[in-house]
Order: sequence, then structure tokens, then C-alpha cells
Amino acid sequence: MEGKTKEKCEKSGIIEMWAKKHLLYTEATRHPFILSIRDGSVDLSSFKRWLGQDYVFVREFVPFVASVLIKASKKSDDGNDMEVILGGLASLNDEIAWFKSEASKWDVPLSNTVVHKANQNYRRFLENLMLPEVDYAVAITAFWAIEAVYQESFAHCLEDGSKTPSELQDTCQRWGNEGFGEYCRSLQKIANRCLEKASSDVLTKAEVTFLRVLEHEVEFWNMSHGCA
Ligand SMILES: Cc1ncc(CO)c(N)n1
Repeated sequence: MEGKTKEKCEKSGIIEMWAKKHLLYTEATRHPFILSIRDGSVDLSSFKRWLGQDYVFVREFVPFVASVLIKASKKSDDGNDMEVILGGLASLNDEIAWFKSEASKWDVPLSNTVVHKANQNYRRFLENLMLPEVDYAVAITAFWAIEAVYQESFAHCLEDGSKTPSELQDTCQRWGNEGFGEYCRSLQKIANRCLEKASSDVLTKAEVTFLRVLEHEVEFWNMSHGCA
């Protein structure tokens, strides 16, 4: 990108531009499953299905985040990236403990979970992104998108006027809280910085990867909602 276009991107950020440009971003962050939590009509068996499957997802997400950390340590020219990503790994550690206690609260068994197709497809996608030849800019964009979808979705369930059932407040707080929002903005900043310096080939790959993440997120919500 040259001249004015580049300047414009630097102001609004490439990430923000993509999130605005692609309707899929809104489809992922305003999915019927999330809207059903927000309006209180959620079917609790859907919630329990989501809980069991997301625990499986999170355990697979950890090695992906570790691979992003490795890329940051090799590629990054900004000393702060590593701390942000390490913070993400630490919060995943808390998240795994949270899933265990939440699952026991809801009587959802976490061992022997039948891993749903959407989860398997997501895992395969993450495995490919872990390969050393995947550019740091592409991997960090995917990482941001994965976290941002949950942040925006669950924060929506906590806004004024939402009728989120009290027993689901804790779940919404986990990803919808201001600290998690701040962490997502840090990831977004890193991604924007990498994308601004990226070649057009890497930029294209990152945008396609962003869209694939959104598709996997929609499929994941569909599975929870019982539409897949
Ligand atoms: C499917 C999915 N996407 C994103 C997150 C955020 O960590 C999660 N826990 N699960």
C-alpha cells in the first residue's frame, strides 16, 4: 500500500478495516447462540454442549498460542509482544481450571467428550497455522481474531439491557470483562503493526486466515446451538 491509503490504514488500522469490511465478523460476534444468551432464551443443553466442546478447543488452543510465542521470540522487533502472548497463555491456564469447576457445576463430564466435527476441523486449521513457515503476521492475526470473537460476543451479553441468566453471568464475564478487552486490544495493536510492515502476499494470507477463523467460529457456535 502506498501514500494516502497507507496513511489511512495506519490511522484506523488494517484489522479494524477488515472487521468493518467483512460481514462475517458481525455474524461471528452476533451469532444466534450469543443472542439467545443475551435475551435469556438460551437452551441450557446448548450451553452445556458448548461448555464441553470449548474445553476440548481450549486444550488445543494452548499449543497454537505457544507456537505464536515461538514466532514472536524469533521474529518480533518489539520487546512487548512476548509479554502480551505470555499473558494470554497464563489466562488460558486459568481458563482450563475454570472449565473444570464450571463443568462440575453443570454436571458436564469433561473426559470422553465426543469431539464434534466443527471442533476437529478447527483443530486441523490451528495445526496448519502452527507450522514454522506460517508468517508471524498471519499467526498473530488469527490469534487476535480467535480471542476477539469471544470478547465481543460475551461483552455483548453484559451490556445494559441484556437479560443474560444469572447462572451464565460468570461465563460472560470470563471473556467479556474489561481486562480481557484490554488484552484483545494489545493483540490487535501487535497484529496491526505486523500487517503494516507485511508484503502484499502476507497481507492477503492474513486476510484469508482472518476469514477462515470467523468461519470456524460461526461453525463452533452453530454446533453449540444445535444447528450443525
Ligand atoms: C471456539 C473458541 N474460540 C475462541 C475462544 C477464546 O479463547 C474459545 N475459548 N473458544
